[in-house]
Amino acid sequence: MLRILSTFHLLLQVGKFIYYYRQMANTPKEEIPVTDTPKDNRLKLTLSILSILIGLFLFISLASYISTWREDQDIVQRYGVKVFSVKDAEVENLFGVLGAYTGHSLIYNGFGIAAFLITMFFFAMGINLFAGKRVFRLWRTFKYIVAGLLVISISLAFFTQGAEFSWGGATGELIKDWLIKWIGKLGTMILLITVGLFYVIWQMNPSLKFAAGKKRKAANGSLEENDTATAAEADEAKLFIDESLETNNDTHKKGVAVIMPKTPAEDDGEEFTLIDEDEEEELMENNEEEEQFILTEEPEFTEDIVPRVPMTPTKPVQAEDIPDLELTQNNENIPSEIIIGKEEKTARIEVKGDYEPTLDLRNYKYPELDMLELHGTEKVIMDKEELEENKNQIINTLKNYDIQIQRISATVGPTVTLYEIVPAPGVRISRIKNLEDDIALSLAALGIRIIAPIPGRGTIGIEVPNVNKTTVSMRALISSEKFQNNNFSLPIAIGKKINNENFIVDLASMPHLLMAGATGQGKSVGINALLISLLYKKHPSQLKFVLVDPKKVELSIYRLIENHFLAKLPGEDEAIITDTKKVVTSLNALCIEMDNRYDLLKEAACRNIKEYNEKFVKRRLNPEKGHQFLPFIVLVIDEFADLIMTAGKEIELPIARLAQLARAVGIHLIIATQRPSVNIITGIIKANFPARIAFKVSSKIDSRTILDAGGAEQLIGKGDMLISYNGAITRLQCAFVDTPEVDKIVHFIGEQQGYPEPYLLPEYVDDKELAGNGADLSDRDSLFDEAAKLIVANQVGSTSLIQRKMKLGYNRAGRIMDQLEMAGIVGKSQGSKPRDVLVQTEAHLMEILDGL
Ligand SMILES: Nc1ncnc2c1ncn2[C@@H]1O[C@H](COP(=O)(O)OP(=O)(O)OP(=O)(O)O)[C@@H](O)[C@H]1O
Repeated sequence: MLRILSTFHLLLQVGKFIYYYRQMANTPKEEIPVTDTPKDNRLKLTLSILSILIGLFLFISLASYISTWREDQDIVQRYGVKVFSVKDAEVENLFGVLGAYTGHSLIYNGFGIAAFLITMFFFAMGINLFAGKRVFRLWRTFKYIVAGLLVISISLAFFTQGAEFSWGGATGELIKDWLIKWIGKLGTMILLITVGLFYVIWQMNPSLKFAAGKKRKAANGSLEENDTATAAEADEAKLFIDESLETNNDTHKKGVAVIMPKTPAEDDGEEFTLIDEDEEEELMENNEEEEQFILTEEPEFTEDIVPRVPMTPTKPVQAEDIPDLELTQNNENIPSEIIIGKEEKTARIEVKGDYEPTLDLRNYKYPELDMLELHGTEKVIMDKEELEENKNQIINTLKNYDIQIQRISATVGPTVTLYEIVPAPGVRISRIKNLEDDIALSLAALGIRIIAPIPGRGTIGIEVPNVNKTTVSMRALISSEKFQNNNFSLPIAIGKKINNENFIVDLASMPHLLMAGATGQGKSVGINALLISLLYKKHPSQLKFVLVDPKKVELSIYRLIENHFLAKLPGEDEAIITDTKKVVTSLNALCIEMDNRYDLLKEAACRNIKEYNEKFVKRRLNPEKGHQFLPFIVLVIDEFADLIMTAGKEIELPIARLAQLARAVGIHLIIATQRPSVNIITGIIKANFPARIAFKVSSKIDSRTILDAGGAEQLIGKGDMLISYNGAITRLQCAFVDTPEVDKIVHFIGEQQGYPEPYLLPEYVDDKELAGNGADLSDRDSLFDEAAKLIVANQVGSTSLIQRKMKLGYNRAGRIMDQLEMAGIVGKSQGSKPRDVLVQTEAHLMEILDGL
């Protein structure tokens, strides 16, 4: 027993030491004057070396004791502590009497072989001190060592009964004897095996705990590359936080009231109590900000929770007062205070910060990069022989025509190589230009284009197609820095230039795009590339497409996202428009939408959609007055020629109107055609589409029609294109996105929660249809009653109110207003001022309506 007591005394001292060490570490650090710093480091270094030396000493003493115990045990046992002063006490231990005494105390009197665990503690402490940070967790190490000492010593004592050497030490043997006495040999064996199994299970299945820890780390925003959490876990965790923060970020900044009682489920805190003391300690030390996540047992990562913010209680609200938050296209039902938490009747969060349009579909996930594929190698293949051959051909051909050159250089692009030549002084540029066909002949290659001169470079360019062409994958463009980190309103990744630079522009500043190209040259792929770029960057609340597809098959794939990204006419089943008559109606509806948006902008005193939306987001525009967040609208027409042939002016006029005016209100047009002839791309259309793309066309005339320059007839197809933008014509290789990729992306979006229906365009009724219907009360408009209620409720007799609120065209709204006047609900027209409303109450109105 004495043997054991002395060992425990030693352990107690070690425990005490750790306690004081921890106390010291946790006390707030005093500012150390700069001049004192070296002294401080010296102390740490000395202590660390000391600790490691103690560890080494213990290890060697114990190891030595294992082989010398027969000789030394007797001596140490005979003299006890006095062994240090006895003259003829000769021992074999490598560390002499001290080593023998230590080995004997820790192994024989202590824990047997398990005593080696004690050395680990000193090594851990030494390493921590040396590194100046916590490489090992001391408290945890200490706990493991104590547990290990007991379990291992008892087990060894049990399983090595009768051995000469004391494998389990005095402690192991004593406890083993007690156990055998209390629960018998079999019971002891089962107990020890169970403890061993328990340890193995505990070590093998710590995943829950780790996951929680990692989530916390990742969620804290420090998604460093070397973080042990996998990207997926980090994403998941970030999402959790994003979801919880999105409603509260602004609140946080502004210190607005947040009341969040715990739900019963939260009280369980199952997932979140898994963090153990050590992790907590580590988190606290590593990152002060994390305190807000770990100092609480509330579930930090559930969707509803909020980070701790200064709290001021809001006025208590009855459960019935909390309205259901419906998903709607227009944000009119969202008051300036958003109320969340209809299910948990007592819980509510009030957000008085900025309006956030994306909250309509708060769980919407953008498509992932993995949904796109890399088509072949992204590296441009440069064939030196080919380059050399072409260079010599060009020089020789020019020589044949007596044209000398000073210098020639080459830039290898994905599909073509640009040879730039600097002619000798005195050579006329037009001579080279005229030799285009001859050079093409001598190079025996299709698709030679001569740019004489290259604007701004003072050289002449000869583009020669590569023998081995590289496909430009959409994935490469989407993952590029420029695409990911731009602040364009409508970023579109079109393709790569000859110098392999990515061509990524803002559709909003183009502001419309005309595309032409003979069949099979890459137009459909081009349209998909544009649509996919926008889908990768925009939230459904920020963008709507009006898709016109007379061929019926090209854009039908996008019908899956109609409740997310498409707009349609009221009362229509299909959002994608394939019928010419409906195209006319849709274009006119878009014109009405444009006019309505202009009215809104005028009222808000904003010059464009950006300013307007900024104002709306800042809650400076009242939704009660018809204001709403305006998504961008992109009209895509896949085959324009077909429409013009069948509907002519009826199509051309609204298109021209939209092209002229719609830019400021966020409506942009992408129009594609196979036949770029002058009767299709008329002067009026061309004048309003400054940005134009030409894929390979069949004649120079077509090229001129679309680009005002030749060259598109020389292209080589498969996405090789010329874009005329900002006054310059650039040759690009269009990004390639295959149908299965588009399919994957639209499925991914389509499977997510969307709006209840597509975005509704205003109703358009053809004037001709209205012509027969005068302001006759016996033939009232079907929306007459609704309009009357609207006017009476608002007490404003304005046609534009009917237009906006009921999404009607000007003509129809005007006609309803005339009928309201005849019914005595509003007064006479007063020019630009609203009419007087003659009915004050709804009850009065109902009487009038009943009498009609
Ligand atoms: N950017 C590109 N990179 C590589 N190959 C392309 C590219 N664009 C198109 N192609 C190839 O050309 C083929 C035809 O393209 P696409 O279907 O886009 O032509 P199109 O002009 O729309 O034809 P149509 O007018 O008949 O629909 C594609 O199937 C593809 O193999």
